[in-house]
Amino acid sequence: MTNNITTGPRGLPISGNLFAFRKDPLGFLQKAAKEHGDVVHIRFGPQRHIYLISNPEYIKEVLVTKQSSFHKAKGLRTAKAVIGEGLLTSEGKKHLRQRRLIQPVFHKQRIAAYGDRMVEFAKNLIDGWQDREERLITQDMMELTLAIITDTMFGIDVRQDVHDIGHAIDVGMHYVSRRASSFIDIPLAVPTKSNREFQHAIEVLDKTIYHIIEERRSQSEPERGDLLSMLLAARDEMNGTGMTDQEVRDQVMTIFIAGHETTANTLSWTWYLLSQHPEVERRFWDELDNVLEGRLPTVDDIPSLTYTNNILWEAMRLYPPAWSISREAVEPVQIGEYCFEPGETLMMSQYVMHRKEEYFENPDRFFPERFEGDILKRIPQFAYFPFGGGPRICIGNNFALMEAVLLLATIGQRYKLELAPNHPSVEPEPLVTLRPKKGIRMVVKQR
Ligand code: HEM
Repeated sequence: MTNNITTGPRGLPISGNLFAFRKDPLGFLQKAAKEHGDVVHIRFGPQRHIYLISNPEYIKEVLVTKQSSFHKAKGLRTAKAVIGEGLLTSEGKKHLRQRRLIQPVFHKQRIAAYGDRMVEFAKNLIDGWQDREERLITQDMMELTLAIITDTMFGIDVRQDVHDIGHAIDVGMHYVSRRASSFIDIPLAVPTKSNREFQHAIEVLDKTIYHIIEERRSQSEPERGDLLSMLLAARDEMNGTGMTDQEVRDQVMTIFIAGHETTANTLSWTWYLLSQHPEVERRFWDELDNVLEGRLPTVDDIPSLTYTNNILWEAMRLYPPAWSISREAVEPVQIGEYCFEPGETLMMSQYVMHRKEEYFENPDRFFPERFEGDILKRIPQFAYFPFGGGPRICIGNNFALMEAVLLLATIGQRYKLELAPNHPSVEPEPLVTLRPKKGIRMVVKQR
C-alpha cells in the first residue's frame, strides 16, 4: 500500500508546517481541515508526517473498529517519562490487563460514594473565600480537583504540598507538549536546562507518590476499598505475585495526572463562559435554586440538574480539555479510502470537530440549549467526543462528569464569578490539555 494523500497546507522546505503549527496550533488545525478536507497531510521537520483526520466515520475506524492497527503516538510516549507504563500509556495485552483491574473502581455505583467528599472539598474552598475578593480561579480549580482525586483514589490529603505538585505538573506538561511537536529529540540524559527542570519535576512527583505508597503499605489495615488498596492487593493470575512499587507508582501517577487537570480546565472554562453569558448564568442559578432549595447538592440531584449538565457539555464542546488525540499506525492500514504505513501518525482533534458547522449550528456560540434535544443522537458519534472512544475511552468520564456538576452546583449556589476588571483577553493554550493561557482571575461575589 502506498500513501495517496498529498493535500495539506504548504510548509517550509525543512521544517515543513512546524512553526505555523507551533504559533497557533488550534487555528492552524482548524484552517487546515476547513481548506483541505477530511484527511490533511502535515509535516513537522523533514521526517515526521502527520495526518489530520476530521471525518467522524474515519475517526471511528481509528479509535474503534481498526484500533488494533494503532498504538498511542509520540506525544504520549514522551509522557512515559513521567507516567511510566500506566493505563494511559501501556499497549496491547498489558493495557487490557490493567484496564480490567482498574475498571471496577470507576463503576458508576462505586464512584457515587465519592459525591459527598467532592461537595465537602468544594464547600471548604468557598468557606475560605471573602466576598468580592479577586482569585486566580484556574489555580483554585486545579487545587480543588487535585485534592479530590488524591483523597478519593488514594486516601491522602495533599493540600499542604499542592503548590509544589502543581508547579511540577506544569513543567511536565510544557515539556511533554513541546516534544510532541518537535523533530529533534535531545535524549533526556543530556543535561540541558529544560531536561534538568523536567527531571526535577519528576523527582518532586515521585517523592509524593512513593510517600503515598509507603504510608499505605505501612498501615495495619491497608484495605480501604479505594484504588490504591486495589492496586496493592492485585495479584498476577499466572504466578500470584503482587505489583512492584514501580508498577503501583506508574498507575498512581497516571490517575494523579489524568484525573484532575482535565476536570479543572473544564471547570475554569465553564466559569469563564458563564461570566460572559448572563442569560445562561441566570438559568443556571434558577435551576440550582429550584432543585436544591438552599441545601448542598448530592449525587441524587445530578439527574435533575439538567441545565447544569448541558452547560458542561457545551463548555467541553467549545474548550475540550483533551483537544486532540493521536495514534501511530503499527501495520499498514486502510482508513476510508486512504492507506497508511507503519510509523505514520493520525491526529484527531476534538477542538476541530466540535466547532464544525455541519454538526453544530453557529459553532462558536456558547449555547447550552443545543444539548436539550437529541443532538447527540442526530450527529455522528465522533463529531463530539470529549472523552475519546473505543477501548481507550476515558476511564474517569463518569467520575469527571459527576465531580464537575457537583462542584459547579456547590460553588454556583453561593457565588457569582465575574472576570476581574481589565482582565486581558482569555485565550486557550493547547498543551497536553487545553488550558486558559496565563490563567483566569475572577472576582467572587456572594449571591
Ligand atoms: C473532563 C474531564 C476529562 C476529560 C475531558 C478526559 C478525556 C480523556 C480522553 C480524551 C482520553 C482518551 C485519550 C486517548 O484515547 O488517547 C482519556 C483517557 C483516560 N482518562 Fe480521562 N478525561 C477526563 C477526566 C478523567 C478523570 C477524572 C480520570 C481519573 C479519575 C481520567 C483518567 C483517564 C485514564 C486513566 C485514561 C486512559 C484510559 C485508557 O487508555 O484505558 N480522566 N481521558
